[in-house]
Parts: sequence; structure tokens; C-alpha cells
Amino acid sequence: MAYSDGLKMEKLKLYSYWRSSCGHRVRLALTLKGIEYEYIAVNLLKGDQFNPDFQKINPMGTVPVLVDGDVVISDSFAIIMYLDEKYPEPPLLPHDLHKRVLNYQATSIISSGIQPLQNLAVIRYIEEKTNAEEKIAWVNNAIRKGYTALEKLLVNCAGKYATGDEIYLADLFLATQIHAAVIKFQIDVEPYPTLAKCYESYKNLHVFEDALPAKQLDAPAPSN
Ligand SMILES: N[C@@H](CCC(=O)N[C@@H](CS)C(=O)NCC(=O)O)C(=O)O
Repeated sequence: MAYSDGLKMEKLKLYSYWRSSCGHRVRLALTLKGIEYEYIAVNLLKGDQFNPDFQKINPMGTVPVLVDGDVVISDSFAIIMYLDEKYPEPPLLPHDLHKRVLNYQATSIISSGIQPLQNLAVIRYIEEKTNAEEKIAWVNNAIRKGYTALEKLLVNCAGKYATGDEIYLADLFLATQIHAAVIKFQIDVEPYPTLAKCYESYKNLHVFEDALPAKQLDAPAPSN
């Protein structure tokens, strides 16, 4: 199917890649809200993000992209906010202003302060200009710095989840960030007790289980 077909059709479509943590955030939001959608795989390793048809819907050449009729949204935060307004239950932002701001801040640390620094294009560039060790050191530094900030931000407000005992926006970003760091970069969350406690809670949730990268249609079959 051509990427641009999504613009003409009414069904909710998610362009994503199984391993994308940004796509994973959106899948979690869709799953939590019980929204059905069509998953369209964009293979980032094979360079599908540079396909001119895909770039018509997202000139940034990144996933995820959500297409809802004529509405095309190409950023996970914008997509999740759109879904939260269109499908308000369960809400992804708490009523309490302080908690809401903590959600914005945690989300921003991950989406601006961690993920862009460990994104495929960036780490490929670093490896190309230096070497594999430098790339790993760079990723480690970005993630550990972000986790240190998140631990300090959340230590006094976390319950089972990031800002209490309900799942909110920050959890979608935190769960997927931690999962990606463990799987892709073998960076453990154990040194950050609040984050580690939240991660344990996420792992017990069915919604988390269903949205896991390894369970997506484009994920490779598990090797024995
Ligand atoms: N701010 C964007 C970032 C999107 C992004 O960086 N996506 C990554 C995957 S998690 C990507 O598509 N990378 C492709 C590349 O680096 O070529 C969002 O939150 O959706």
C-alpha cells in the first residue's frame, strides 16, 4: 500500500516501526483507550522513512505518524494529546495542576532530553564520525543524565506509577523509554529506585504487555 493512501481513507492508521520507542508510546495510548487502529510498518533500518511517499506525510522522516481521515499528525506527543482530546477516557492528564505539570516535565525530559540523543540517525552519525565505543558512551551519558533528572523529579510523587497510582502521560513515555534502553542498549534502570519501581508496575499491566515492540506485526520472529 502506498503511504499516501492513508490521506484519503477514514480509518485510524498508525505508521510505526516495532522498535521505535516513540511509536511504542502511541501504541500504549491507543491500547489504554481501547482504540482500534491499523498498523502500517515503516522499516527504519531499511530506510523506509526516506521514501518520498512517506516523506509526503512526514517530511521529518520519523515515526510515528497517525492518520485520522484528513488529520495527519507526526509527533508522538501531539498524537497522544490529540487522542486524549478525541477519546477522553481514561484521561492521560491528571486534574491536579501540580501533578499535570510533573507529567509535562517528565515527558519533556524524555522526548527532548533523552530520545533525540539516542535516535537512530544521531547514533549512526556518531559512529560514522567516531567509532562504536564513542556511540555507546554517548548513549549511556544521555540516558543516565536523563534518568538522574527523572529520579529527582519523581521521587516524592511516584506511587505505583510516575505521578501516583494512576497511569498518566508521563508513564507512557517512561515505560517505553526504560524498555527501549534495556532492550536496545542494555542500560538497566536498577540504579534509579523510583524509576525501577515504576517499571516493575508497568510490566504487570496487560496494556503494557500488548503494546510491546516484540509483539508487533513487523517484529522478527523470536529465535530459539
Ligand atoms: N519527536 C518525535 C521524534 C520521532 C523520532 O525520532 N522517531 C524515531 C524512532 S523512535 C525515528 O523515526 N527515527 C528515524 C531515523 O532516525 O532515521 C516523536 O516524538 O514522535
